[in-house]
Amino acid sequence: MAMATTLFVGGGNMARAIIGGLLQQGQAPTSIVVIEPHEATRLALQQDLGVTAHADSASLTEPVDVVVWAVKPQVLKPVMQALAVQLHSALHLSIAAGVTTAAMQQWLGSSRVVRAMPNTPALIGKGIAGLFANADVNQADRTAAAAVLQAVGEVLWVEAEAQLDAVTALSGSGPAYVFYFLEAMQQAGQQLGLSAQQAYQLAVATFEGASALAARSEETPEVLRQRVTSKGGTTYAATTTLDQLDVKAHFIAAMQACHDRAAEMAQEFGN
Ligand SMILES: NC(=O)C1=CN([C@@H]2O[C@H](COP(=O)(O)OP(=O)(O)OC[C@H]3O[C@@H](n4cnc5c(N)ncnc54)[C@H](O)[C@@H]3O)[C@@H](O)[C@H]2O)C=CC1
Ligand SMILES: O=C(O)[C@@H]1CCC=N1
Repeated sequence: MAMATTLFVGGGNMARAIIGGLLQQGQAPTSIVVIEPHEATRLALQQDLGVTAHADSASLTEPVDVVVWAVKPQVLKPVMQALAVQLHSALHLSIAAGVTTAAMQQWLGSSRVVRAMPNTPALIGKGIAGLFANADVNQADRTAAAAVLQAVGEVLWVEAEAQLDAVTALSGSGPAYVFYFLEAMQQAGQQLGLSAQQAYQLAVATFEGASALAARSEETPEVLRQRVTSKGGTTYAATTTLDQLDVKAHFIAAMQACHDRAAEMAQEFGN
């Protein structure tokens, strides 16, 4: 029997991360094919990862079992429609933000569609992806789709497709919030007399340490925060300032905007 082949349509940042994870898990490079029109990106994938990369689907001769759609949401519709007939018998896994399974099922003329929202820590195997499939998708297809993303981290299934917009607001775009905080902490550290490098080292190690502590602890983040906070002490001075400035409410508003944009993209790119 022929080896199961995974096709990536789009070989950019996210695709490269996932391919790297699959290879590390022992999937053979000969069983991974990429369609990537940008020549330099294509050559880098071939040279660095040893996978086959084509400029377009005309040179695609391999039978494909799973297709990972990793192009920008804006171009997904025409790209899917152009390849729909050729890839009709495959399982489809899309990582495009905001594009619904209903729209993709229509463009592909296939119901075997799983939609996912990964994140960039996938680049180092520490991603987390939300997944959704409607009732048409059988267990074997769900397992196969999840396996692709488990190669680069954790997966979490959601029951309702709209919840993927919340996943986008949390973990999909979430790494950017962490980097934003790191920028702020570094800037503050410098203003308070540290070098940029010292401030950055302290900020990154604090994020790493506090995240690991939260992951291992049975306590809520609120309790963990209280443990750092002595009444009338230094942390208290910081957190009361955060509360006075209503930072939590502003942060929630930012995530709401992210969620709403994800939902809006379904209208923009999904018709
Ligand atoms: N970057 C992120 O944090 C996340 C991105 N996503 C989604 O992943 C998808 C890919 O994002 P990135 O990898 O960041 O983007 P990217 O821009 O790095 O990759 C997209 C690739 O698609 C290629 N492409 C363009 N037209 C094509 C065509 N007709 N056929 C085949 N390939 C084509 C481009 O040359 C490019 O290499 C997007 O839909 C995005 O919404 C999802 C979760 C997180
Ligand atoms: O900003 C975006 O649209 C993509 C989706 C989640 C993270 N990046």
